[in-house]
Amino acid sequence: MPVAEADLADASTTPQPQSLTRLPFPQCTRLHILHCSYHYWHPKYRAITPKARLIPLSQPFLDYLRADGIILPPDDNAPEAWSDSDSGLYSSTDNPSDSEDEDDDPSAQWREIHQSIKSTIAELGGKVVPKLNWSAPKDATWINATNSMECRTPSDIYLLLKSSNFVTHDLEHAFDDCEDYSHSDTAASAADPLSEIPYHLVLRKYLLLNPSVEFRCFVRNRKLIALCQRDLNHFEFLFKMQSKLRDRIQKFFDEKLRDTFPDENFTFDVYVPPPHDRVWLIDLNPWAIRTDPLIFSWMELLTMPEPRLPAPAQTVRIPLGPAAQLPVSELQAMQLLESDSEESLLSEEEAEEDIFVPEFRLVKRDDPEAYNFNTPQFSAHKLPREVVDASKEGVGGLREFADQWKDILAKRQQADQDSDGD
Ligand SMILES: Nc1ncnc2c1ncn2[C@@H]1O[C@H](COP(=O)(O)OP(=O)(O)OP(=O)(O)O)[C@@H](O)[C@H]1O
Ligand SMILES: [Mg+2]
Repeated sequence: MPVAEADLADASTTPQPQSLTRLPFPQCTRLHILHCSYHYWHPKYRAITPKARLIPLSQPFLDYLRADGIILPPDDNAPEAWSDSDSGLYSSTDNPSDSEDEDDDPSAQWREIHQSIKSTIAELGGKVVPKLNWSAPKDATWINATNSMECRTPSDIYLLLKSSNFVTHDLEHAFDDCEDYSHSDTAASAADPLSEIPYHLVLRKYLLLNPSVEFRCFVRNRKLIALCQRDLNHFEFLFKMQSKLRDRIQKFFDEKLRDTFPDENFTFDVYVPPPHDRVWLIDLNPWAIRTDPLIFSWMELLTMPEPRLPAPAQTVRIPLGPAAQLPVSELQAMQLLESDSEESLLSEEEAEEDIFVPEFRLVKRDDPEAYNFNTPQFSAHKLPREVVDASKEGVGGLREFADQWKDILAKRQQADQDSDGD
């Protein structure tokens, strides 16, 4: 049984790894997934997101994306290299029959979308980065002439989208692992409004992003509990500005996301370019196994302690009545006295919890081994090797592993402390 969200409410009820036989994710529903779809959140957060345009996709266009093989529409700007039919890639004007028949143009059924992609690329300055509702084709950059996601023509975009397994996941498996969905329901649930995914092509204006200042942030019960680099290289300069970055991102979360995003658990990606004062929202991702926890493991994120209350807003108490007439210095003294006496009512532990700071993990020098980075890149299901081995042995193996998990964490913490002391 999944752990109910209420069970994660505070540190005292946070599940302890040693008592678990599976990752204690709260329920994930289709609504949770839809809330992380670009088309859902972008209108809300437009002002804090780099420039992007969304193009609604029709069924014929989706059929084209889903179809095997890659035939590109005739395009005056299509690079010559794509006309090599031996590679299985060719534009319709270069196809073996050399026919200009409309039947050969895959975009005949979606000319409007094709045109709107073309004009949007121009509107965004000639270079864009595409994605579908949830996923960018990061795994398909090898097929693009620039070896990146930068696209200048509609055909660049089609090629990337059709070559990407991540995009296929959006098209075929968007609701996998949702408690309220099963593949066999699809036909029966035609009347269910959630069964129709409003697919969109997202075109973001191409920016030269510095990967060192992209961060993934983890929110549990509307509290920012952890954050880390997205790029897994070591960047020495980040250590000097760690607390500034943490403060900026915490403030961004408190002001822009905490009370406006519909769900309590989610992750978000940000970009904090120099001078590191402004935070940009790049994406929102579900609190689910499909989201890569990067330098964390999901077990850590699901079980680490969290503050008992959302970070309190700074408040100043203004006394009413006779005290309001006191001179400023006396008022300040009174406030100090009040806060002193309040603090003395808290145990040391409680006082510490009140100044909870999210764990901000950066990649240290020589970290790759410590964090098992030899797992494949983009492994959204990355688990520590020990978990995978234990799961092969069934429930018994997992339980045994859970007992060992505490020791592993303790050793890691010790190693961290040792290296901090160097
Ligand atoms: N406007 C842009 N210009 C250039 N590169 C960009 C732009 N926006 C995002 N990127 C790059 O694309 C990467 C992937 O973007 P994004 O996070 O939206 O993809 P995703 O598929 O949701 O990734 P994940 O699976 O990790 O959640 C970002 O980390 C960033 O480096
Ligand atoms: Mg994402």
